[in-house]
Amino acid sequence: MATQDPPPELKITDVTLRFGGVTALDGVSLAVAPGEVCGLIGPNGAGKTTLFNCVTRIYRPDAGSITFGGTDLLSVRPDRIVRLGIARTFQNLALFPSLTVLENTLVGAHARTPSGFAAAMLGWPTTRSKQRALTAEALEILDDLGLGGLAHQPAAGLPFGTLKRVELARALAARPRLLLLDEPAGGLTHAEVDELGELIVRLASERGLGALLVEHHMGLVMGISDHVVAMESGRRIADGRPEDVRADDRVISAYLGRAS
Ligand SMILES: Nc1ncnc2c1ncn2[C@@H]1O[C@H](COP(=O)(O)OP(=O)(O)OP(=O)(O)O)[C@@H](O)[C@H]1O
Repeated sequence: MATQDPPPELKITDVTLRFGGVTALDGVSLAVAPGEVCGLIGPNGAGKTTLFNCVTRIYRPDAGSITFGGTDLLSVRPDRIVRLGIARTFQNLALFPSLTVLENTLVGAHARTPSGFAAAMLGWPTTRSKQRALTAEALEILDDLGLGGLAHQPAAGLPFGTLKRVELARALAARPRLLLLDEPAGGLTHAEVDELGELIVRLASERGLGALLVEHHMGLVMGISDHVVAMESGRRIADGRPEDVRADDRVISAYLGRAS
Protein backbone atom coordinates (compact mmCIF):
# COMPACT_ATOMS: atom_id res chain seq x y z
CA MET A 1 0.00 0.00 0.00
CA ALA A 2 2.70 2.44 1.03
CA THR A 3 4.65 1.62 -2.13
CA GLN A 4 1.90 2.66 -4.54
CA ASP A 5 1.86 6.00 -6.39
CA PRO A 6 2.70 9.01 -4.20
CA PRO A 7 -0.42 10.25 -2.40
CA PRO A 8 -2.23 13.29 -3.76
CA GLU A 9 -0.93 16.48 -2.22
CA LEU A 10 -4.31 17.81 -1.12
CA LYS A 11 -6.86 15.30 0.07
CA ILE A 12 -10.27 16.38 1.29
CA THR A 13 -12.28 13.48 2.68
CA ASP A 14 -15.94 13.47 3.70
CA VAL A 15 -15.96 17.06 4.89
CA THR A 16 -19.18 18.27 6.46
CA LEU A 17 -19.86 21.75 7.81
CA ARG A 18 -23.12 23.20 9.10
CA PHE A 19 -23.98 26.81 9.75
CA GLY A 20 -26.93 26.54 12.13
CA GLY A 21 -29.58 24.73 10.13
CA VAL A 22 -27.75 25.04 6.80
CA THR A 23 -25.55 22.13 5.74
CA ALA A 24 -23.04 24.07 3.65
CA LEU A 25 -20.86 20.99 3.02
CA ASP A 26 -22.25 17.49 3.14
CA GLY A 27 -19.59 14.76 3.01
CA VAL A 28 -17.46 16.36 0.28
CA SER A 29 -14.31 14.63 -0.96
CA LEU A 30 -11.77 15.65 -3.58
CA ALA A 31 -8.06 15.40 -4.25
CA VAL A 32 -5.55 17.62 -6.04
CA ALA A 33 -2.28 15.97 -7.08
CA PRO A 34 0.97 17.89 -7.64
CA GLY A 35 1.06 19.50 -11.09
CA GLU A 36 -2.68 19.08 -11.49
CA VAL A 37 -5.34 21.74 -12.04
CA CYS A 38 -8.64 20.91 -10.34
CA GLY A 39 -11.64 23.07 -11.17
CA LEU A 40 -14.38 23.48 -8.57
CA ILE A 41 -17.73 24.54 -10.00
CA GLY A 42 -21.34 24.77 -8.92
CA PRO A 43 -24.21 27.24 -8.82
CA ASN A 44 -24.36 30.02 -6.23
CA GLY A 45 -24.57 28.67 -2.70
CA ALA A 46 -23.21 25.23 -3.70
CA GLY A 47 -20.48 25.40 -1.03
CA LYS A 48 -17.37 26.14 -3.11
CA THR A 49 -16.15 29.09 -1.04
CA THR A 50 -16.93 27.28 2.19
CA LEU A 51 -14.81 24.31 1.09
CA PHE A 52 -12.00 26.66 0.07
CA ASN A 53 -12.21 28.33 3.48
CA CYS A 54 -11.92 24.95 5.19
CA VAL A 55 -8.61 24.30 3.39
CA THR A 56 -7.26 27.71 4.42
CA ARG A 57 -8.58 27.08 7.96
CA ILE A 58 -10.93 30.05 8.03
CA TYR A 59 -13.63 27.50 8.86
CA ARG A 60 -13.29 24.24 10.75
CA PRO A 61 -15.32 21.32 9.39
CA ASP A 62 -17.67 19.51 11.79
CA ALA A 63 -16.52 16.20 10.32
CA GLY A 64 -14.09 14.81 7.78
CA SER A 65 -10.39 15.28 7.17
CA ILE A 66 -8.15 17.52 5.09
CA THR A 67 -4.53 16.53 4.57
CA PHE A 68 -1.76 18.07 2.53
CA GLY A 69 1.22 15.89 1.65
CA GLY A 70 0.13 13.65 4.50
CA THR A 71 -0.05 16.47 7.09
CA ASP A 72 -3.36 16.90 8.87
CA LEU A 73 -4.26 20.48 8.00
CA LEU A 74 -6.98 20.63 10.62
CA SER A 75 -4.41 20.38 13.39
CA VAL A 76 -2.14 23.09 11.92
CA ARG A 77 -2.50 26.68 13.09
CA PRO A 78 -4.19 28.75 10.36
CA ASP A 79 -1.23 31.15 10.17
CA ARG A 80 1.11 28.21 9.46
CA ILE A 81 -0.80 27.02 6.39
CA VAL A 82 1.26 29.15 4.01
CA ARG A 83 4.49 27.74 5.42
CA LEU A 84 3.29 24.27 4.51
CA GLY A 85 3.24 25.43 0.90
CA ILE A 86 -0.34 26.56 0.35
CA ALA A 87 -0.89 30.02 -1.11
CA ARG A 88 -4.08 31.66 -2.24
CA THR A 89 -5.40 34.53 -4.27
CA PHE A 90 -8.55 36.42 -3.39
CA GLN A 91 -11.78 37.10 -5.27
CA ASN A 92 -11.39 40.78 -4.50
CA LEU A 93 -7.77 41.81 -4.73
CA ALA A 94 -5.92 41.98 -1.44
CA LEU A 95 -2.94 44.11 -2.43
CA PHE A 96 -1.49 47.19 -0.75
CA PRO A 97 -2.17 50.08 -3.15
CA SER A 98 0.60 52.35 -1.89
CA LEU A 99 3.29 49.65 -2.08
CA THR A 100 5.12 48.95 -5.31
CA VAL A 101 4.56 45.81 -7.33
CA LEU A 102 7.85 44.43 -5.98
CA GLU A 103 6.96 45.27 -2.36
CA ASN A 104 3.57 43.63 -2.74
CA THR A 105 5.29 40.53 -4.11
CA LEU A 106 7.72 40.52 -1.18
CA VAL A 107 4.78 40.38 1.22
CA GLY A 108 4.23 36.85 -0.11
CA ALA A 109 7.87 35.92 0.51
CA HIS A 110 7.71 37.27 4.07
CA ALA A 111 4.62 35.18 4.74
CA ARG A 112 6.86 32.09 4.73
CA THR A 113 9.64 33.79 6.78
CA PRO A 114 7.57 35.46 9.49
CA SER A 115 10.33 37.25 11.31
CA GLY A 116 11.59 38.73 8.02
CA PHE A 117 9.91 42.10 8.15
CA ALA A 118 10.71 42.90 11.79
CA ALA A 119 14.32 41.77 11.46
CA ALA A 120 14.76 43.74 8.24
CA MET A 121 13.54 46.89 10.01
CA LEU A 122 16.22 46.40 12.67
CA GLY A 123 18.80 46.18 9.89
CA TRP A 124 20.47 42.94 10.94
CA PRO A 125 23.24 42.23 8.42
CA THR A 126 22.33 38.56 7.92
CA THR A 127 18.81 39.71 7.33
CA ARG A 128 19.94 42.26 4.77
CA SER A 129 21.56 39.54 2.67
CA LYS A 130 18.45 37.41 3.10
CA GLN A 131 16.38 40.39 2.00
CA ARG A 132 18.54 40.73 -1.12
CA ALA A 133 17.98 37.07 -1.94
CA LEU A 134 14.21 37.41 -1.47
CA THR A 135 14.19 40.53 -3.64
CA ALA A 136 16.12 38.76 -6.42
CA GLU A 137 13.68 35.87 -6.26
CA ALA A 138 10.67 38.21 -6.34
CA LEU A 139 12.11 40.02 -9.37
CA GLU A 140 12.54 36.67 -11.13
CA ILE A 141 8.91 35.82 -10.48
CA LEU A 142 7.81 39.24 -11.77
CA ASP A 143 9.88 38.73 -14.94
CA ASP A 144 8.36 35.29 -15.38
CA LEU A 145 4.86 36.78 -15.21
CA GLY A 146 5.74 39.62 -17.58
CA LEU A 147 5.67 42.20 -14.79
CA GLY A 148 9.40 42.96 -14.52
CA GLY A 149 9.02 46.42 -16.05
CA LEU A 150 6.45 47.39 -13.42
CA ALA A 151 8.42 46.26 -10.35
CA HIS A 152 8.96 49.75 -8.95
CA GLN A 153 5.54 51.19 -9.78
CA PRO A 154 2.93 51.52 -7.04
CA ALA A 155 0.07 49.05 -7.33
CA ALA A 156 -2.43 51.92 -7.23
CA GLY A 157 -3.48 52.93 -10.70
CA LEU A 158 -2.43 49.74 -12.50
CA PRO A 159 -5.08 48.05 -14.64
CA PHE A 160 -7.19 45.40 -12.89
CA GLY A 161 -5.86 42.55 -15.06
CA THR A 162 -2.29 43.52 -14.16
CA LEU A 163 -3.13 43.63 -10.46
CA LYS A 164 -4.55 40.11 -10.68
CA ARG A 165 -1.18 39.02 -12.05
CA VAL A 166 0.61 40.84 -9.21
CA GLU A 167 -1.54 38.91 -6.77
CA LEU A 168 -0.44 35.70 -8.43
CA ALA A 169 3.19 36.84 -8.20
CA ARG A 170 2.73 37.46 -4.50
CA ALA A 171 1.26 33.98 -4.04
CA LEU A 172 4.22 32.46 -5.93
CA ALA A 173 6.71 34.32 -3.75
CA ALA A 174 5.57 32.11 -0.88
CA ARG A 175 7.02 29.18 -2.90
CA PRO A 176 3.77 27.25 -2.78
CA ARG A 177 3.22 23.63 -3.75
CA LEU A 178 -0.50 24.27 -3.99
CA LEU A 179 -2.28 27.36 -5.29
CA LEU A 180 -5.83 28.13 -4.25
CA LEU A 181 -7.38 30.45 -6.81
CA ASP A 182 -10.66 32.10 -5.85
CA GLU A 183 -12.47 33.23 -8.99
CA PRO A 184 -9.31 34.49 -10.70
CA ALA A 185 -11.15 35.31 -13.94
CA GLY A 186 -13.59 37.73 -12.29
CA GLY A 187 -13.41 41.16 -13.92
CA LEU A 188 -10.93 40.12 -16.62
CA THR A 189 -11.35 40.69 -20.35
CA HIS A 190 -11.64 37.77 -22.74
CA ALA A 191 -7.98 38.05 -23.77
CA GLU A 192 -6.85 38.33 -20.14
CA VAL A 193 -8.80 35.18 -19.21
CA ASP A 194 -7.03 33.28 -22.02
CA GLU A 195 -3.64 34.54 -20.85
CA LEU A 196 -4.44 33.63 -17.26
CA GLY A 197 -5.43 30.13 -18.28
CA GLU A 198 -2.15 29.62 -20.15
CA LEU A 199 -0.26 30.97 -17.17
CA ILE A 200 -1.93 28.63 -14.66
CA VAL A 201 -1.29 25.61 -16.87
CA ARG A 202 2.35 26.64 -17.34
CA LEU A 203 2.89 27.17 -13.60
CA ALA A 204 1.33 23.81 -12.81
CA SER A 205 3.51 21.95 -15.28
CA GLU A 206 6.79 23.88 -14.86
CA ARG A 207 6.70 24.13 -11.08
CA GLY A 208 4.73 20.95 -10.33
CA LEU A 209 2.17 23.09 -8.55
CA GLY A 210 -1.25 21.76 -7.78
CA ALA A 211 -4.03 24.29 -8.33
CA LEU A 212 -7.56 24.32 -6.95
CA LEU A 213 -9.59 26.75 -8.98
CA VAL A 214 -12.99 28.02 -7.83
CA GLU A 215 -14.45 29.66 -10.88
CA HIS A 216 -17.74 30.55 -12.56
CA HIS A 217 -16.05 31.12 -15.94
CA MET A 218 -16.84 27.77 -17.57
CA GLY A 219 -14.59 28.38 -20.57
CA LEU A 220 -11.58 28.76 -18.28
CA VAL A 221 -12.43 25.84 -15.97
CA MET A 222 -13.22 23.43 -18.78
CA GLY A 223 -10.24 24.61 -20.82
CA ILE A 224 -7.48 24.15 -18.24
CA SER A 225 -8.62 21.67 -15.58
CA ASP A 226 -7.29 18.13 -15.43
CA HIS A 227 -10.40 17.25 -13.51
CA VAL A 228 -13.49 19.17 -12.49
CA VAL A 229 -15.48 18.73 -9.30
CA ALA A 230 -19.08 19.93 -9.46
CA MET A 231 -21.05 20.76 -6.32
CA GLU A 232 -24.68 21.46 -5.61
CA SER A 233 -26.29 22.21 -2.23
CA GLY A 234 -23.15 21.22 -0.32
CA ARG A 235 -22.71 17.90 -2.10
CA ARG A 236 -20.27 16.74 -4.71
CA ILE A 237 -22.37 15.71 -7.70
CA ALA A 238 -19.58 14.95 -10.19
CA ASP A 239 -15.80 14.59 -10.39
CA GLY A 240 -14.13 13.77 -13.67
CA ARG A 241 -12.66 15.00 -16.93
CA PRO A 242 -14.03 18.37 -18.06
CA GLU A 243 -15.86 16.89 -21.04
CA ASP A 244 -17.56 14.27 -18.86
CA VAL A 245 -18.58 16.73 -16.15
CA ARG A 246 -19.92 19.16 -18.74
CA ALA A 247 -22.13 16.40 -20.15
CA ASP A 248 -23.24 15.05 -16.76
CA ASP A 249 -27.03 15.15 -16.35
CA ARG A 250 -26.87 16.14 -12.66
CA VAL A 251 -24.51 19.00 -13.47
CA ILE A 252 -26.69 20.24 -16.31
CA SER A 253 -29.84 20.14 -14.17
CA ALA A 254 -28.07 21.82 -11.22
CA TYR A 255 -27.30 24.81 -13.43
CA LEU A 256 -30.61 24.81 -15.31
CA GLY A 257 -32.52 24.50 -12.04
CA ARG A 258 -30.89 27.67 -10.76
CA ALA A 259 -31.27 29.56 -14.02
CA SER A 260 -35.02 29.01 -14.25
N1 LIG B 1 -20.63 32.33 7.39
C1 LIG B 1 -21.78 31.74 7.02
N2 LIG B 1 -22.84 31.70 7.87
C2 LIG B 1 -23.98 31.08 7.50
N3 LIG B 1 -24.18 30.49 6.33
C3 LIG B 1 -23.17 30.50 5.43
C4 LIG B 1 -21.91 31.13 5.73
N4 LIG B 1 -21.10 31.00 4.66
C5 LIG B 1 -21.81 30.32 3.74
N5 LIG B 1 -23.05 30.02 4.20
C6 LIG B 1 -24.08 29.26 3.50
O1 LIG B 1 -23.48 28.05 3.06
C7 LIG B 1 -23.93 27.71 1.76
C8 LIG B 1 -22.75 27.60 0.81
O2 LIG B 1 -22.24 28.91 0.53
P1 LIG B 1 -20.91 29.20 -0.29
O3 LIG B 1 -20.63 30.67 -0.18
O4 LIG B 1 -19.85 28.27 0.13
O5 LIG B 1 -21.36 28.84 -1.77
P2 LIG B 1 -20.58 29.11 -3.14
O6 LIG B 1 -20.70 27.85 -3.93
O7 LIG B 1 -19.22 29.61 -2.86
O8 LIG B 1 -21.46 30.25 -3.80
P3 LIG B 1 -21.01 31.49 -4.75
O9 LIG B 1 -20.72 30.89 -6.08
O10 LIG B 1 -22.22 32.35 -4.77
O11 LIG B 1 -19.83 32.14 -4.11
C9 LIG B 1 -24.95 28.76 1.36
O12 LIG B 1 -26.23 28.28 1.70
C10 LIG B 1 -24.57 29.93 2.22
O13 LIG B 1 -25.69 30.75 2.48
